[in-house]
Amino acid sequence: MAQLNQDFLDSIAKDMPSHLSMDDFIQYSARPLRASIRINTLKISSVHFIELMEPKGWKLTPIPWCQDGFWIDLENKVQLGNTVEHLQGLFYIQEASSMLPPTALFSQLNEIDNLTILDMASAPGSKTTQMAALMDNSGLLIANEYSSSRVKVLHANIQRMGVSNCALTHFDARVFGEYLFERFDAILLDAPCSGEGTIRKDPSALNGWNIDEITKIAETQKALLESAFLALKPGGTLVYSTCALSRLENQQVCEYLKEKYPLAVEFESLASLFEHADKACTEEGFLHVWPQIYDSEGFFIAKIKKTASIERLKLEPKKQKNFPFSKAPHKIDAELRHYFKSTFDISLPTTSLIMMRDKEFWLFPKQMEQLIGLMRFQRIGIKLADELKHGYKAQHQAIQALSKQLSHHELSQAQAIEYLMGRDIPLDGSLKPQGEVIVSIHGSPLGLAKHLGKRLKNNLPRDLVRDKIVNSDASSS
Ligand SMILES: C[S@@+](CC[C@H](N)C(=O)[O-])C[C@H]1O[C@@H](n2cnc3c(N)ncnc32)[C@H](O)[C@@H]1O
Repeated sequence: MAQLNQDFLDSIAKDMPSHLSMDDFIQYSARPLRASIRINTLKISSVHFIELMEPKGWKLTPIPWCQDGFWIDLENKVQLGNTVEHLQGLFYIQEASSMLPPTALFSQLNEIDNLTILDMASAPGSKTTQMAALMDNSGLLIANEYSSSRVKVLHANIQRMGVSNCALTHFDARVFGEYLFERFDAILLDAPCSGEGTIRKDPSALNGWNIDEITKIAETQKALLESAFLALKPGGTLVYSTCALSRLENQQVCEYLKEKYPLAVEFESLASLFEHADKACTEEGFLHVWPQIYDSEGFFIAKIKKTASIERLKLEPKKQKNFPFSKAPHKIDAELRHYFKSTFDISLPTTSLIMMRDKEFWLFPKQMEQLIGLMRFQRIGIKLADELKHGYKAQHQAIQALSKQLSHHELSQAQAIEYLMGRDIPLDGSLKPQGEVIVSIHGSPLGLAKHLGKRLKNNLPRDLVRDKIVNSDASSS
């Protein structure tokens, strides 16, 4: 058993509620975590996924606080991240307690269709993609990440999971309160933290733990929480979460906000978020999940309501000019809709905007219109197509996000593996060439191919080609 940092243990002993024991904490911290996944309902229902995977030896046990979250036991050690189903975005490997913050944020959000939501610290995107699924790709979800390398991973995950209602930004999230004052219906701040709760996954997480470092992190968390609160509309909901365990990074950060805005901050109790939530509930109504309570990672979740508008101290920054996109003219808009319908049986949503930049066409969430010029966006919505000399060429990500119907070229597991490895797929006999087609497995799209009669020519983007893919069928690996 890895030796836990003694300074950490001394400090945490002061914060642990009296009904929990340090011995249990130490014992659970040494146990490996139970593996868990979240099924991506943007691509498949949980019922259908379970029907597909249980015969392959995947044993799925529901996680009580997330409708589509499951602990998973495999009959043999398939590497989940390298399965076809993972690569096609049917599920996300996500620790069970990390599913709590979006559940808390969405628990009382009504009419989610037109919401504008901010995920302030979002890479690698487990909660962003969970929220996009809860929104069913409607409304607008702004996903911000400060670290450049992590923005790339975030983007890859958003694309893999078929998210189309998202715009990415790359800022220190302290700017949101100033740039987008009182603009959001709901905000998640899954804050950068000491990671004390992740010790079961990474025993080295606490090697460098010291109280000065934690105090510094807490100062950043306060600034980020205040920025989130400023960016929230009156009546809006904010969830603050960390995978840290100390009061310093959790309760005290929330108390700071309440002391600063006593007339506008209300803590909402999470005691009845799910059955037995009360076991982790603090007197303020926060969930302080110690690893031994639900046999999970440690987590902290606070739900905060903004009950009144607050004074804006900094003026709105000057509007930025030179936004490189413009609305596609009516004729092009109609042509693109016709192209997607007639070639792929995809109806482009009428609630989204078709935008153009040079010879590229993009689909933006409608709510973006209000935010253009207010800040810089890295990437908005999904790229639909490029213009060709005669017609259009659809993009892989558009197919991934928009294709719902089942009449694709359904591949076998072996063919899907070949496709994801960038290879062409031979076809039996000589069929009539059909041109651009969607290939799928389990009725959900994998990507585009060109049907040449004798083979399917692989059109998977090069950066998505993988050299290692495993068969999810436990009995045949
Ligand atoms: C706990 S992680 C987020 C995990 C993510 N929400 C998820 O569920 O996949 C915190 C993230 O905050 C980012 N971060 C650190 N400082 C930040 C800042 N000042 N503004 C915005 N993001 C920041 C880190 O790079 C890290 O990706």
